[in-house]
Amino acid sequence: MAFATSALVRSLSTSASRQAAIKHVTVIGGGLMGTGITQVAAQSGHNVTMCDVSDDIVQKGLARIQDSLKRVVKKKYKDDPTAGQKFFDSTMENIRIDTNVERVAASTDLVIEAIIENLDIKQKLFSSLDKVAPQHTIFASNTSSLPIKDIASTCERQDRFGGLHFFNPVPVMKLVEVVRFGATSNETFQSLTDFGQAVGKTTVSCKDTPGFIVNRLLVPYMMEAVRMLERGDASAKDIDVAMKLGAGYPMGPFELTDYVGIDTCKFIMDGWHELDPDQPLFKPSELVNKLVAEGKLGMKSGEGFYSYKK
Ligand SMILES: CCCCCCC[C@H](O)CC(=O)SCCNC(=O)CCNC(=O)[C@H](O)C(C)(C)COP(=O)([O-])OP(=O)([O-])OC[C@H]1O[C@@H](n2cnc3c(N)ncnc32)[C@H](O)[C@@H]1OP(=O)([O-])[O-]
Ligand SMILES: NC(=O)c1ccc[n+]([C@@H]2O[C@H](COP(=O)([O-])OP(=O)(O)OC[C@H]3O[C@@H](n4cnc5c(N)ncnc54)[C@H](O)[C@@H]3O)[C@@H](O)[C@H]2O)c1
Repeated sequence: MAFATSALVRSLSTSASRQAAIKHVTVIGGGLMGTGITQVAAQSGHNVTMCDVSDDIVQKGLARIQDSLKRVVKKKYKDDPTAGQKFFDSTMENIRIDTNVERVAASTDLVIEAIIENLDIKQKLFSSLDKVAPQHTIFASNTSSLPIKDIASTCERQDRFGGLHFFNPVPVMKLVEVVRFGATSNETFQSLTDFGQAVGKTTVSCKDTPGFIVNRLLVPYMMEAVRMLERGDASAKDIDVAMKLGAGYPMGPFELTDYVGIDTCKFIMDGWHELDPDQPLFKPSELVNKLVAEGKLGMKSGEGFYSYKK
């Protein structure tokens, strides 16, 4: 019994020391996902700096976080507004915004990248950060579909690189997929798992395979819905109603594609089509390409499969 206890104490203390090691988090990308990741990291007591390419974008991202936090406070502290205000203020105090990624990354413990779903841009970003970030700093990508191994390929710190795949909306969705590839060390994998749990999520782990777990199953379903619409078998609205009432989904596939961003969906499909050109499931969709070309990206642009203009 004594041995087991000491082993348990040792593992808990190791996990605690790993968590203590992640005090400052750099989130790169102040969009749909970067803002949500920044919020949940700050809510759980981490110091977070959210970076993007322009001050206007990070300011807008901060405003989105404040709006989201207000929803959390309204729900969680409805009976204690004073505690709610304290929670709001302490979370916001944990957040900084910046546009100089290299400067921020020079003194951070964990970088979480949530920028555009483009392999070349992600590789270039990590390659530049690899030169300035401290030796102990862990790199993670929130990519939906790109191989972590490929994203990490421009970095020396292959052992300190993994995937942390959050789900949209991050403050609400309870899952994080922790992804390792061949070079990811056990220490890094455990630190990413501990971090995912420290920000209040349930973690699952999987190999570095296309779409990890959820998207490997979700992308084919959502693309089949697009094909069904393109064939004229049913309307977008009826397909959404059918999947909500018939399969119990909280959103139908077109509501979800608008919520996720039709551009992100296109980037995912284009990437998988390139990897496996003969797979009919990943054949580019003319309808998706048309909507993106017209700037109809879903909720984030005010119009996608549905219109969100007030
Ligand atoms: C083709 C390729 C496609 C693949 C794409 C892959 C993308 C990616 O890699 C994977 C994913 O993320 S896949 C996507 C995975 N995600 C999904 O599948 C999502 C599926 N959808 C859902 O789970 C629900 O529709 C929602 C939770 C989005 C909204 O819930 P609802 O009941 O319909 O409406 P509600 O009343 O608005 O919200 C209810 C409560 O939630 C709270 N809250 C909400 N938003 C919040 C925020 N931003 N902040 C804070 N809190 C927020 C709020 O407290 C609210 O209570 P309140 O009293 O009203 O304040
Ligand atoms: N949207 C979703 O539901 C969802 C869910 C899970 C994971 N993801 C993944 O998260 C990532 C971001 O997706 P999103 O939906 O937040 O996209 P988004 O378009 O909302 O935000 C992307 C942000 O990245 C910024 N950016 C682009 N290049 C940059 C660079 N070089 N340096 C700094 N910032 C840069 C853009 O200005 C933009 O603000 C993608 O890899 C996506 O696959 C998306």
